Amino acid sequence: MTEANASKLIDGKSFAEGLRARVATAASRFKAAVGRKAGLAVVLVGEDPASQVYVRSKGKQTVACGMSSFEHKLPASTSEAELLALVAKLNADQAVDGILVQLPLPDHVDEQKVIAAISPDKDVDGFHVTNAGRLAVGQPGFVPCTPLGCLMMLKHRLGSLDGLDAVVIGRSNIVGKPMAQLLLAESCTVTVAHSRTRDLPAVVRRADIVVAAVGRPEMVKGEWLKPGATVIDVGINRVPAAEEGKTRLVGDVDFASALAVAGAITPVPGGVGPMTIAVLLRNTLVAAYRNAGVVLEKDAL
Ligand SMILES: Nc1nc(=O)c2c([nH]1)NC[C@@H]1CN(c3ccc(C(=O)N[C@@H](CCC(=O)O)C(=O)O)cc3)C=[N+]21
Repeated sequence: MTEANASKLIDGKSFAEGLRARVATAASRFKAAVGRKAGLAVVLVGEDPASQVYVRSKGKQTVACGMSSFEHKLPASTSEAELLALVAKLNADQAVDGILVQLPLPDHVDEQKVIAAISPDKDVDGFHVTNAGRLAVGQPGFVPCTPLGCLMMLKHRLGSLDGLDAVVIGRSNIVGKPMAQLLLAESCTVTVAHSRTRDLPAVVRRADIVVAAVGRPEMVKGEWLKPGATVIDVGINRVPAAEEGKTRLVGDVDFASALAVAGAITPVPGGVGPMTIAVLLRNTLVAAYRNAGVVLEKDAL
């Protein structure tokens, strides 16, 4: 990669390391002030290999930051009632500040019902309707980790986002919608594009900021971009590699063509993914301080 192109990279991995270091400092202050560690409970139902990898990585990083990790691994046959009972137990557990139920859940479990059962004040994923509502009206709450991580990287790179044109591609509850809310709160002019959008290349071409969260490998092409645009690639798609039987990870953005035109871009892997987990730890610590009624110093995280 040329030096000019290397300077365009937004290094999510090292940004995440920095955030985790700040979380670790604040976690040790929390323990000194409250007399216990902040704690995150992660619930995994079933044996999806990718989910197992993420859950293991979350647990390791939680402990590395000086917080307690409570992992609950349940068989795919777990009933909705059993899962709701576990969530109720975690809601009541004083050692648990944050609860994450890994998605997707098996088909026989109603995800919305399980999310609704999590106490909004322990909902460190920010998926509960109460937290979605708080974000929409600008009240403090929990913001989903992936879009919050994207916003942190954008602000770090660009400073003020005031008045910039932002296009979010994808309208999921987990990424697209909260991302749009966050950018709006930063006074961007926000467009949310999706599978029914007419002439997506023309919509993307207007944007100073492009957030791609559609789950379609390498869909966004460099030729679509306004020169100098900042590109955040949320996609994590496993596709066949050149070598027979192997796979590789690609984003929703065609990285090579986008790098040539963009002003800045997140790579996959090493971009948004690592930030998602670091923000989860950050949200857990914020939950711990709030739930313990202790004030977290401003700008600590
Ligand atoms: N309740 C819930 N909350 C979640 O936050 C949640 C979830 N369910 N279900 C699954 C997705 C996925 N997810 C990722 C986190 C980190 C990486 C990550 O660190 N990716 C690395 C690469 C990892 C690899 O090599 O496979 C990277 O992009 O560099 C990816 C994906 C969180 N999720």
